[in-house]
Amino acid sequence: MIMGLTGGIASGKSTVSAIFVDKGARLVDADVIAREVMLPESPVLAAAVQEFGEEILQPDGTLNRARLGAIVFHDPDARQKLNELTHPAIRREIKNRMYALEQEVPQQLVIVDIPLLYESRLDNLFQEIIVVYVPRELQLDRLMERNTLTMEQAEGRLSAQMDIEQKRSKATYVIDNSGNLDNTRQQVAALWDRLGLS
Ligand SMILES: CC(C)(COP(=O)(O)OP(=O)(O)OC[C@H]1O[C@@H](n2cnc3c(N)ncnc32)[C@H](O)[C@@H]1O)[C@@H](O)C(=O)NCCC(=O)NCCS
Ligand SMILES: Nc1ncnc2c1ncn2[C@@H]1O[C@H](COP(=O)(O)OP(=O)(O)OP(=O)(O)O)[C@@H](O)[C@H]1O
Repeated sequence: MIMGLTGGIASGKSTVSAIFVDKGARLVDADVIAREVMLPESPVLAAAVQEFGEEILQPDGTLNRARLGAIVFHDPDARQKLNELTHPAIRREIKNRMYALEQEVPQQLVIVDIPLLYESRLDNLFQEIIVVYVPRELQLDRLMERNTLTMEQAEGRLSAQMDIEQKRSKATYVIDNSGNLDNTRQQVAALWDRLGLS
């Protein structure tokens, strides 16, 4: 069984994915894959340097994520360019890993955590999609705190994504992560039971 999992930036996707993994699910994490396709020596990083310049590299040749983030989260054209360079490789790797995991243990749940699942039109890969939801104000608060961003920087990142209310309305299942972690764990446990996984 494969399920897509998404939400807004800092809505709690990694937190909820980790709870699923604790319960015995397998995980494919698009953010991890996105980092792997931009490792030194990768063709994707070389193409990004050609587009955005050497300034996006650290002295040791690894990607300066803060520098590239500062460029693309403020400039929709730059972001689109980065998406064009990175997304085909990310998409390919997501599909490879999720189908490989499904074959390994067919009865085990595979959670595929993709922040831009709807924006990149990957929803058609999944029959069922979980959206991790928090109201926009809480999303901004948690993002500012986790990444030490100003309100303006945090809003810039939110505006790079589909509104979280719209994602919620498209979901098969919603996990509301606006309460404490225990409350979120209970919702995951209830969904686990509902899916007949206990
Ligand atoms: C711009 C980069 C270097 C910033 O790195 P940074 O370490 O600051 O953030 P990180 O990668 O941990 O992403 C944090 C969150 O930002 C959001 N985000 C990332 N990239 C994008 C994007 N292109 N558009 C909208 N939101 C994005 C996602 O919600 C993600 O979970 C990095 O996010 C990146 O390479 N993005 C392009 C690849 C991509 O689209 N990744 C998103 C998941 S597939
Ligand atoms: N129920 C909760 N109560 C309080 N804080 C929480 C809760 N869930 C998550 N957080 C905190 O909110 C922040 C965002 O959570 P998390 O990193 O899981 O979100 P994410 O959706 O995976 O983020 P991203 O889109 O950047 O990958 C983190 O600092 C996390 O510790």
